[in-house]
Amino acid sequence: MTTRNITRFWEWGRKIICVGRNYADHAKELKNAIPTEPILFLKPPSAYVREGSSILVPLYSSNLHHEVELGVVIGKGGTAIPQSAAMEHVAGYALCLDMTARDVQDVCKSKGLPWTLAKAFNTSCPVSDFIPKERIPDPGNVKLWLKVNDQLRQNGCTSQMIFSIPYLISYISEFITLEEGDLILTGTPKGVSAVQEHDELQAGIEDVVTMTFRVDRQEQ
Ligand SMILES: O=C(O)/C=C/C(=O)CC(=O)C(=O)O
Ligand SMILES: [Mg+2]
Repeated sequence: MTTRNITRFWEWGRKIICVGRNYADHAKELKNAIPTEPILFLKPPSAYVREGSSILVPLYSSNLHHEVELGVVIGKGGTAIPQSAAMEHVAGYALCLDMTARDVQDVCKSKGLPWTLAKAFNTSCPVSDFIPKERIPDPGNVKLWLKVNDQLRQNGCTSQMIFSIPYLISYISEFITLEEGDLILTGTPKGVSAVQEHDELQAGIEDVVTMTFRVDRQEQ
C-alpha cells in the first residue's frame, strides 16, 4: 500500500476552498462592500500549477489578475469544527495565487452568475512548496508580497484579514466537511493587477518561501 504524503497535497485531488473580500483594502480597491460573513467559492484540483509550469491566460480573457494569498492546508478533517479547536486541523501552509479572469468575473457579477470560469480554470491556483505548520507560528501575522517583472505590486499582512483563520475553518466546516489535503485560500490584500503573456510573477512569504511563475497564453 502506498502512503500519501501531505507535502504533496496538490496531488491528492482534494478541494480548494477560496475566501473572497477578506481584506478591507482589497474589497475597497474593487469597490465592493466589506463583507459581514465570509464569501466562499471553489476551485477544482485541476487548477493547481507548480513552479516549472506556466500560468496560462485563458483564451476567453484579456484581463487576468494576480491575487497573492496564504493557503491553509488541512491535516485533519472535520465537520462543524469549533474555533477553539480549528488550528489542530491545520497541517501547514502554502503560498498561493488566486488567478482571476477579472473581465469574466465582472460580467458574471453584472449578470448575477457564478464566478466559475473567472476563478476555476486550469492553472488558476499556482502553489508553493508545502510549509510545515511549525514554520509559521503565527499565521495571523505573516507578510505576503508579489512582484510582476521585478516590480512590487502586492505587499500585505495576514493581520489585515477580516475573518481569522480559526474563524474561517470553523465557518467553512459548518457547511462543507473539511478533509485531509484540502486547501483554504484566505483572500488577497490590495494591489491586484493585470498580467500579460511572458510576464514573470514572483511571490513570497517573508523569510519562509518564494516562488516564481511565468505567464503564457493558452494554445488555441
Ligand atoms: O468581488 C469582486 O469584485 C472580486 C472579488 C474577488 O476576486 C475576491 C477574492 O478572490 C479575494 O478577495 O481574494
Ligand atoms: Mg482571491
